[in-house]
Amino acid sequence: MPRWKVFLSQYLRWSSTVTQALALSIITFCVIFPLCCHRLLYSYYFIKSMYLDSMSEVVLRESLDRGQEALRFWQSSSTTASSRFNNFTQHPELLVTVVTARRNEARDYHYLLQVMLQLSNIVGSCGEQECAEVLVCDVESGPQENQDAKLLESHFRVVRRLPQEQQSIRERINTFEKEKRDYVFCLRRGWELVKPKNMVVLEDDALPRNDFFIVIKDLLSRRFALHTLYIKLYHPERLQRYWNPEPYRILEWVGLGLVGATALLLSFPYWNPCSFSFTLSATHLLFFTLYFMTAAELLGRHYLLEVRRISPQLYAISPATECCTPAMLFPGDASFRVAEYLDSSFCYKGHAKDIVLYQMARKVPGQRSHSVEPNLITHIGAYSSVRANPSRPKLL
Ligand SMILES: CC(=O)N[C@H]1[C@@H](OP(=O)(O)OP(=O)(O)OC[C@H]2O[C@@H](n3ccc(=O)[nH]c3=O)[C@H](O)[C@@H]2O)O[C@H](CO)[C@H](O)[C@@H]1O
Repeated sequence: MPRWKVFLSQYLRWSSTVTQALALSIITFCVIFPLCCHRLLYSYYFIKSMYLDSMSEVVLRESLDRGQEALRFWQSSSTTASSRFNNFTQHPELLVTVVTARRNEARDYHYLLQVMLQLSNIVGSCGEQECAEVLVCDVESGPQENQDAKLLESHFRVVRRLPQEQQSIRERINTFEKEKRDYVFCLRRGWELVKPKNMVVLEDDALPRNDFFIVIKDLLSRRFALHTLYIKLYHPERLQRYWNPEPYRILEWVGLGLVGATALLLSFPYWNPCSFSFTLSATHLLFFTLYFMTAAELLGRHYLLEVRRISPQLYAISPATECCTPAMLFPGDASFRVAEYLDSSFCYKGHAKDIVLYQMARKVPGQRSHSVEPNLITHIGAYSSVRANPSRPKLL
């Protein structure tokens, strides 16, 4: 065959493949995905201007209803019915310490009562024995009482600082240092009270999911937990994207693309829809790898992570991410050591306890820190108790 014919036929074949790849990409990413994903909060296709306000209002209303329901429950439940949480055993397998402060702006939402109601509902999910002992650590005292913690006193063990101690802290330090000191106080009190084999510390706006204890039990049975300073049980959904600077996520992303592309090409080695002729080749593998990677990112990694909820064994462990400490698991005596480390640092705006903890775990030799995905709690605290809040907080 003359050379120009060979060139032309190759060019036509190549250009038709390019055109088809382009058509497939346009149909997927410009037609199908926008239609299917425009209401998904953590997708790139989410139309903020249309849905964010109404969705935020719905979530606030639901939280308010749950808070009122929890208030009614704790007000009406008899003391004896739930006093089982008051009798502590020494050296329990797990102690859950809930750190709580007064929340003036979100008073009606009763975050703490919501969290304690959920904990009391799921603490029996481990079989014959209860999954954990539960302790409330109220960091307020004196005239400015935390009414929700007061209401729980007859149901749970509640620990507090001495009023004079609280007053002197409030006068001398910034909010973030106070928040850290309160956390250290709660870590230490929990440890001193029962010397638990493992400890979970929840902030009072961290609502555990139904499989919370089952997954924690599974995590603690894995070898890595023995050498871990802390395991983060929550990371904000908006920061779960692949396009965030976490090296392991890039690996996961490329891996997902490669697996998707290989599976597709192996399933249809001579796939021929619409005169599309695919043979297993490096170009096709590359194209479909990028195609699946783009699809995963645009859809939202958060939604892919949700599939892992099928079984506790499928929850992924990765190196700890920086932000936030609403739910932390401290295996063994790590809670005691973390209290020591935190105590030796100073917090301020932009350098709160979560950042300190993250940096600390990287500096101390032999200490590792991990995150579990997907999240084991829902963060219900739309109003912060340490930062300024807008009048109606938004989901994003
Ligand atoms: C979801 C999320 O991103 N939460 C993080 C964000 O909290 P937020 O800004 O959401 O603050 P928040 O109101 O959830 O308070 C965090 C915790 O501190 C407690 N508290 C508050 C005031 C006080 O004087 N003493 C005290 O102990 C409070 O009870 C709660 O357990 O930033 C904090 C650091 O600043 C932590 O990293 C939180 O994990």
